[in-house]
Parts: sequence; C-alpha cells; structure tokens
Amino acid sequence: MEQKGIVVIDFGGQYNQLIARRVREAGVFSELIPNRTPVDEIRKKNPVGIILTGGPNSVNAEGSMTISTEIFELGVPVLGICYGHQLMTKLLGGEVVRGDVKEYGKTEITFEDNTTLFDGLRKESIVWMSHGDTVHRAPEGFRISASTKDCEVAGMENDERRLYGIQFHPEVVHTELGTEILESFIYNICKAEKTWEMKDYGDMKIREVKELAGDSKVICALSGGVDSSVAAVLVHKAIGKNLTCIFVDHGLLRKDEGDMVEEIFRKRFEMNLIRVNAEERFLSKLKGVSDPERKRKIIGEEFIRVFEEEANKLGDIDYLVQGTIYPDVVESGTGTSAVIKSHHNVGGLPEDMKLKLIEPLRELFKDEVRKLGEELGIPHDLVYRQPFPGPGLGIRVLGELTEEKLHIVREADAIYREEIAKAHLDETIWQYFAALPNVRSVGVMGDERTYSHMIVLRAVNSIDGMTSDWSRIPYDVLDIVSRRIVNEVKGVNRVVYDITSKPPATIEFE
Ligand SMILES: Nc1ncnc2c1ncn2[C@@H]1O[C@H](COP(=O)(O)OP(=O)(O)OP(=O)(O)O)[C@@H](O)[C@H]1O
Ligand SMILES: O=c1[nH]c(=O)c2[nH+]cn([C@@H]3O[C@H](COP(=O)(O)O)[C@@H](O)[C@H]3O)c2[nH]1
Ligand SMILES: NC(=O)CC[C@H](N)C(=O)O
Ligand SMILES: [Mg+2]
Repeated sequence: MEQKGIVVIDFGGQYNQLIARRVREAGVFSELIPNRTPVDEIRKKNPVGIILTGGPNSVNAEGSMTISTEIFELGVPVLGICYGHQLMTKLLGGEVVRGDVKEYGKTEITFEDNTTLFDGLRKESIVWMSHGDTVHRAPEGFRISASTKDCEVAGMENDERRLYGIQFHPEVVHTELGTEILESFIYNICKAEKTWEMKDYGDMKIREVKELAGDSKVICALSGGVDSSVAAVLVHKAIGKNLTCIFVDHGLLRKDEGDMVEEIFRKRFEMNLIRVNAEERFLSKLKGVSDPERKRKIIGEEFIRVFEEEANKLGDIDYLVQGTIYPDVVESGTGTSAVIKSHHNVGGLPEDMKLKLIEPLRELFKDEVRKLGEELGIPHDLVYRQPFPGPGLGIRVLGELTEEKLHIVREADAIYREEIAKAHLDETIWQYFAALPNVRSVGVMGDERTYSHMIVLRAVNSIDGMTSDWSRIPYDVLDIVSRRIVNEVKGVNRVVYDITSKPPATIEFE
C-alpha cells in the first residue's frame, strides 16, 4: 500500500499547523489530525511517520489530552515534541514533573554523541523552548540524546522501537537547526520520499472562489494590510468586478493611515473601493471598557455590523472575504488549542452573523502569504509592509481608551516610525510600534514635577508571527526616539523598550 506522508497529531499547541507546514516544505505530504482520532483510523492512513505536537495541558493533570499507547505499536517512527515528548514519557512508564525552572524562548542545548536524530549536527546550538513541565526520568529503553542547563532530558531516543522525544520546538524558525532536525526525522528515520510540492496554491484557491461565488456579488474587508490586499487581489482574479472592497476607518488607525490607504489603493488597484468613516460608533461602543478580550470582541462585532450595512446598500450579498491567516485562527483558540487572544476576524466575530466567509489564506502563515502576494503580482513594498492588527491602536492603548491616550500613542508611534525609516531599519525589522500602558510615573521637566504617561516601544524580528525575538535597535536610534517623544508629545515623561521574546510575551500587549 502507498505510504501517505506524516501524520501530525494535535494536542492543542500553538505551533501545530507549523509542524505540518514544515514537513510539506521539506517535500512530504502532512496533515494535522485531532488527538481523538482512533488509532485504527491512523493506521488506515498508512503514514511513514507520526509526530505528537505540543499543547497547553500538563500530562499529569486530570483529563489532559492523551492517546492510546497503540500508537507506539504501529511500527511507524514517532517523534514527540514538547507535550508530545512528555506524553510519550508518561505513557511508556517514565516520569514527568513540574519543573523547578521553566524554560521559555531562547535556550542553549547540547546534543549527545552518536544520536540518531541529531546525527551529523554540531553539538551546541540554540533552540526555542516553551514549557513548565519537564521529563524527570525517561522511560525504560530510552537514552538521553540532548540536555540543557535546566532540562536534563531535552531529547531522548529508542532506536529499536524508533521512538524519539524532544522538549524543544524544531518547527519554529528561531530554533537554529530546526529544519535539519525535522528533515533528519523525515528522511533518515522515516525514510520518506520527496513527493509533495507546494505549487499552484493560488490557482487552486482562485478556482475554489470562482465555484463558490459564481456570478454573485461579494464584499471584501480591506485594511490595506498584507493579508487583506493579497486576499482581495486573489478574489478579484476569480470574480473581477463583482468584488467590492470595504475599508473601515474605525478611529484606531495610525497617524494619516486612513487617507494613505485610500490613496494607495485607488492608485494601484483597479477595484471597487468604499471607505467607511466609523470612528464615532467604534469609540462610543468602547467607552469605559478596559478588558482586552472585551475590547477585541466589541471591535470584531462592530466591523461585521459595518460590513452588513454596506452589503445591504449594495444589494444582494452573501459573502464576505477576509484576509484571515492561520495565526489568527490558532491564537483565537480551536477547541484543542488555548485562547491566547481573540483576533477580531475569528474569535471576535458575533454569533448572529449572516454573511458567509471566504478566507482563501486561512491555512497560510504570513511569509507564505507574502510569497503568494508576489506571485499574484502585488508590488514588493506593499507585500512587505509591517503587519498592523485589525483592532489597531485599540489594543495598543492598554486598558480603557480615551481620545487623549489615542492621540498620545498615535503621535509617539509616528515619531518612532519616522526615526526607524531614517535609520534605514524599516526593511529589516519585522514589526515595530509604540504602545501606551496604563501607567503614569514621576518625572522632572523644567525643574517641575510631572506625573505623566509612559510609552513602550516594541520592535520584533519574526518570519511568521508565531515566535519572535526583540530587535537589537542601536542605542543611538532609541535615544533619538526617546528624546523626541518626550519633547514633542505632550503628556509623556518616560519611554521604555520592551526586550521580551514571544514566547513568553506576545507581539502586541493585549
Ligand atoms: N480597517 C479595516 N477595514 C476593513 N477590514 C479590516 C480592517 N482591519 C482589518 N480588517 C480585516 O481583518 C482581517 C485581519 O486583519 P489583519 O490586520 O490581521 O490583516 P491585514 O490587515 O490584512 O494584514 P496585516 O497583517 O499586514 O496587517 C484583514 O485581512 C481584513 O480582512
Ligand atoms: O488581524 C489581527 N487581528 C487581531 O486581533 C490581532 N492581534 C494581533 N495581531 C497581529 O498578529 C501577529 C501576532 O500577534 P501577537 O503575538 O500579539 O498575538 C502580530 O503581527 C500582531 O500585530 C492581530 N491581527
Ligand atoms: N509547549 C508545550 O507543549 C508545553 C507542554 C506543557 N503544557 C508544559 O508546559 O510543559
Ligand atoms: Mg492589519
């Protein structure tokens, strides 16, 4: 029987779809399936290998996600990653404990000599971790293949049974040898054949949209950002003039952004575009609300109400296109994965929504969307714009929004962006912005006491938005930005720079 690639079993981790994507990138078909899938069904798929993903549970907690031990008896190599590594340990008789020291983000690791999984790789490298539990004792028959300062069993293997466990995440780009390690599992251990190519994704989606929409009219939620621009161009190729894009100025955009988006879009694209100025209705709905998830849900619902009204004006419209991408989906919670934040376009949608969604980019990550955008002929500078979240400054002013705070963060952000561009750092930093925490502190300005707002600057390097590290912006640039913000933006007396990676932080603050 033909072997069908690598099955990735979902225990609710943040990077699960990323694992399947990395396997496909390596040239082997891969799909993500729920952990409740009966082992018999997995057997029928006849996989060449199985990967158990990470997840938010603790294997020792009651009711935590699990799988039948038959999975280890299929004669197919199994790689457990993070939660998967811990689960393999527990199910096979080893011991998992709450670690004294937890590891989040960048971690130095040492690979042992003569391992199978790390064969041919240098001994010391950097991996990305995100765990609180730790394997205290590997199951019988396993030997330790890697360790870190705080985690003795960071890797374990049992060649006879072809079972492998690793505590770190090889699927995230910040793990230095991640691709090599996954390829070692795929090719050296599973002996998979290269049969999968990620081509014609755009053509496939264009065909799907054509079939779905037929001759009917469709609207597209367009922010001027990367994802919705790519989605709009793709759908436009499928249905042409039947597409109308709707850009909402919700009063939470950056300085001058509304006019800029409108101008660029009208100049560069031949698509119908409606701009809706909805500042007042968004701000009045958000008045007095300080909980981040409440804010996200209010913004998500209000977006849809605006789209519904515009759809009614245009006549008979069933479909709404959104530039939703996979990180929006997984961070909003999928049932197995935890809710990290409800992205307005997924977890923030109202329940009583009438428009049906078309989301051609839903399985993709940011860097894949960019590649697709260039293939569709969208100019490089548009495709490589930095991301800006749909809820905008609404989640960059932490806690309750006021006109004053929005003004402060907008001005500070504009200065920051101007200086980053002057220093030619805008091409290399993935995303950078100012945020306003709900904190005041004491300062002394012109010999007088001040008690004013603090601005936080954030800049991160990432590829797919799933993990990130903070950018090492030269001190001189930070110095100019700080001085300009305090001098030019009234109501600010302190500027700090965020030096946290994701995980444990996220890129945005709410
Ligand atoms: N101001 C807006 N007006 C209309 N639709 C919006 C607006 N902001 C966001 N959306 C919709 O929500 C989706 C998700 O927003 P998100 O910010 O993740 O994507 P984007 O703006 O298209 O791309 P980027 O990540 O580059 O900012 C968008 O693709 C778009 O469909
Ligand atoms: O469409 C969006 N709707 C949202 O509600 C939202 N929240 C965060 N982001 C963007 O997603 C990426 C990952 O963000 P976080 O690390 O903050 O979760 C970063 O690029 C964020 O800017 C959003 N995009
Ligand atoms: N990323 C993971 O898979 C984490 C596993 C488990 N929840 C822990 O904290 O150790
Ligand atoms: Mg955006």
